[in-house]
Amino acid sequence: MSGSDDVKPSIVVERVTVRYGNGVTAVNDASFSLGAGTICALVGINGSGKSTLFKTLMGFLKPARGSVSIAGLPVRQALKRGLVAYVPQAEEVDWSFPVLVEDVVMMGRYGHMGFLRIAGRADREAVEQALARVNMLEFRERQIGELSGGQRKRVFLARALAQGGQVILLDEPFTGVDVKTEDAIVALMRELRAEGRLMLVSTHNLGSIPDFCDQVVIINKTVLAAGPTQTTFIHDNLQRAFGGALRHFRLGGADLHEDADERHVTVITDDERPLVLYGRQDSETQAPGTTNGETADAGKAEPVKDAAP
Ligand SMILES: Nc1ncnc2c1ncn2[C@@H]1O[C@H](COP(=O)(O)OP(=O)(O)OP(=O)(O)O)[C@@H](O)[C@H]1O
Repeated sequence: MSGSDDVKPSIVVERVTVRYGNGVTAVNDASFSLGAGTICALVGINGSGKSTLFKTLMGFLKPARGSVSIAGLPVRQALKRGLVAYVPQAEEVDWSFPVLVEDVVMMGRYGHMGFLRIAGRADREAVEQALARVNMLEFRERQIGELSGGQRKRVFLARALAQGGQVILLDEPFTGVDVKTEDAIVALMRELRAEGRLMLVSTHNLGSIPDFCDQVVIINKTVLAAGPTQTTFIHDNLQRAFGGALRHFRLGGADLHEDADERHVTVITDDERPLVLYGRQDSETQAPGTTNGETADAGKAEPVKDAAP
């Protein structure tokens, strides 16, 4: 599909500091590394530097210090080879711009075309396959601005697929999409992981992370914790990252049970989708989604309503 089939995707961020022109240091001394066949969540409060990190990985911003390499290459070379694909936040796109769905997806092929950007058969086939894969083929001749939020996300995912990106950066892919579309996006991401691709996903939907991410990077200007979800996406790290911004409450005893049941429920949320931890006594410091060896389906957990913070 692309000239990148021989490439082993990876991201290595080493002691990276990024500053804006106004002097704001948005990312300071950040380090983490990710390998092939990975879905990694990038988690942090508003303003913690997630988008800045993405912009750095996309070569829009240059680190003041430190280094970034993608598939073993400097960012610029990785971009030139079309190895990095980006699925933007909805706010970053001008939806009034008159462009057809298939033209947006074709943009993913530009790196494969010559100077005059004339699409060949392989490009048209790649666009068709990508649209089919996200179930948007029937919308190919619609204006992008006429689509729903979830459909727009799928079109940008199709653009990343048509490009053949081995490292895919997704900025808030679940914002403004319904649960069915979220499930479809997650299913596609799992397929891409099985193909060996590497995805870095910025998300505020804490509840769905244990369900589909195998790695987590938690940031607040710098990397507070990075590693496998089981050992990194834990209560103490989240508390450090979110502090007062995190709504955190625990129900147990008479609030939850009419008998002497010792079990309790802890809910941690910074957004519309809470993370629900089930535990006994002080056991919720273990990895979310697991309790006494059982797996709790945190991603599908119902929000606990009317709970006092
Ligand atoms: N263009 C810019 N010029 C100057 N400062 C900026 C610029 N963009 C972001 N910042 C600052 O850099 C810091 C990190 O912002 P960034 O957008 O990376 O956060 P984020 O984690 O993506 O936030 P959110 O969850 O709200 O999307 C913030 O303090 C922000 O105010």
